[in-house]
Amino acid sequence: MSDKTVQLLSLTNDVLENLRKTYLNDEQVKEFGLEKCEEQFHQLLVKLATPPAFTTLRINLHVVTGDKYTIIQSVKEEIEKQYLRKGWKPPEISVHPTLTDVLVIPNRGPNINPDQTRSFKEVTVDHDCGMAVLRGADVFVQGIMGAHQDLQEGDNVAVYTDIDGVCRRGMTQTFTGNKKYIGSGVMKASREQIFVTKEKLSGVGVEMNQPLYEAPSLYGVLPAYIFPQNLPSIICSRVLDPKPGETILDMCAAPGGKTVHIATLMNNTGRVVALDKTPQKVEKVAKNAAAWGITCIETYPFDSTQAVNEAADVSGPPPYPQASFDRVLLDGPCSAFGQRPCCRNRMTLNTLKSYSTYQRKFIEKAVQLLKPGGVLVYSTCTITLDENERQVAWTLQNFPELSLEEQVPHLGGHGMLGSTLKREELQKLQRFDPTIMNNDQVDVNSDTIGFFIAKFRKICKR
Ligand SMILES: C[S@@+](CC[C@H](N)C(=O)[O-])C[C@H]1O[C@@H](n2cnc3c(N)ncnc32)[C@H](O)[C@@H]1O
Repeated sequence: MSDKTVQLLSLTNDVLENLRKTYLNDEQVKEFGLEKCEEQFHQLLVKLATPPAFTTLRINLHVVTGDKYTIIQSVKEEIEKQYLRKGWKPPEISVHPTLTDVLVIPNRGPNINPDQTRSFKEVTVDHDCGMAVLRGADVFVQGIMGAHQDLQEGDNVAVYTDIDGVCRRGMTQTFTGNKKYIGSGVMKASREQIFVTKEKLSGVGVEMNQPLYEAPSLYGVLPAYIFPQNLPSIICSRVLDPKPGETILDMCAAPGGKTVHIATLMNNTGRVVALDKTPQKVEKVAKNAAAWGITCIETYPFDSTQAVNEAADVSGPPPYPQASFDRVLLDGPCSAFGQRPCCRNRMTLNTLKSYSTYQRKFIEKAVQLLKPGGVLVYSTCTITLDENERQVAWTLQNFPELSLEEQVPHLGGHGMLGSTLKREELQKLQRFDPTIMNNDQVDVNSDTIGFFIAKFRKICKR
C-alpha cells in the first residue's frame, strides 16, 4: 500500500472503539450533538498523526553567565543559521505571550512537493525516526531501515517512514508496504557505510533539506541554554508553583524536563527529590540537571509506589515517612495517546485499561507523602477520560483531605464531560486537546500535544 494524503492515527480496532466511545460519551453528545462529536473524533485522529504547529523552547534563566536577552539572541542566530544552510526562510521566533521564559517557533507545512522529490531514490526509516523528522529532526543513521542499493554520500533521496514496522533493516528494494512520505534530503553517508561497514556508524544519515514540515533541528543546539519542551509540560511545572527553599518530590521524573524546570523556578534553592524506576533513565535526569548548572536535585532509581515508610528518614534516599514534602509532582506512566505526531499505535485494550489502576497506586502514595497544606499536581500526556477526569473523580472520592484547586497559568481547555465531576470542577482542570480546544484559530496554546493537568491541595490531616 502506498502513502496517503490525509494520515490518520492507526489503532487496534478495540482501542479505536474505546477512544471513540470516550469522545462520543452520552454527556458530550447531549451537549454538542452526535455529528459534532463524530467530526471532532475524526479531527483528533488527524491531529494526532501530524506534528504540533509550533516548537517551544524553555530558556535557562538559571545560567550564571549571560542574561535572557543574550540567550534569546544566541538561540535566534543559531536557528537562523540552520535554516539558511538548509535553504529555508528563517522563522519568526518570539517570546510566548504569557510565559516569558519560553520561545515559540512556528513550524511550516505540510510542504508538498511531490513531483520533484518523490522521483528521487528512496530511503525508508522506522516509525520513531519518521515521527522525529516530522518535528524537525534530521534522519539519524540508526533510524534507517532500507536504502537503494547504489546510494552514495551526497545523493538526493526521498524519505518515507514505515508505518507498520515491517521493513527489514538493510532492505535494498523499494519498500512497498504502508508508508508515509516525510520529505527529501541529502545522504550524509553511502548505503555501504550505513549497512555494510563493520564499525558502527552514528550521527546524521540524511540531512532533511525539504521536509514535509519545516521545524528546527534542536539536537545539540545550545544545551546549556535551551530545553525543547512541549508547552503543556512547561505549564505543568508552573502549575505546581514550587517556591525557593521548599522540599519537592518528582515521583516519575525521567528524563527530567519538569524536574529541572521545578528546580529552576526555585532558583536552585531547596530540595528536589527525583525518582524514576529505571536506573538508566535516572542518569538522564542527573545529566540534564548538570547541563543546566542545577545542584538542588537528588536523583534516585526507585519504584515510587514503594516510596512510603514510616520508619525511614526524610533526608537521603527513599523511602520517606508520610507528610515529608511541600509539593509532589505525579507525571506518571500513562497511555501517552496525546503524543504528536504518531501514525501508528498497536497498544491493546487490556494495556490501555491497565493504566488507571496502576496510576492509583502512585496517587495513594503521593497523598501520603504530602504535608498538610501541600500541593499535588497530577498530569498525563493522554486524552482518555479514565486516566484523566475519571481519575480525578476517584481521587476526590477516596481522599477527602484533598481539594481541587484552580490552576495558574490556565492556557489550555477545561475538563471533558463524561465523568462524575461537576461543571465547576471541570473548569479547574486543564486539558490540552488539539480538537476539543475549540475554534478555527491555530495558536501556540491550542495546537499542542494532548495533555492533562489536575492540581490538588491537602487541606487537612485524615
Ligand atoms: C511520563 S514519563 C515522566 C516524564 C517526566 N516527568 C518528564 O517531564 O521528563 C513517566 C515515567 O514514569 C516512570 N515510571 C514508571 N513506573 C514507575 C515507578 N513504579 N516508579 C517510578 N517511576 C516509574 C517511567 O520510567 C517514565 O520515565
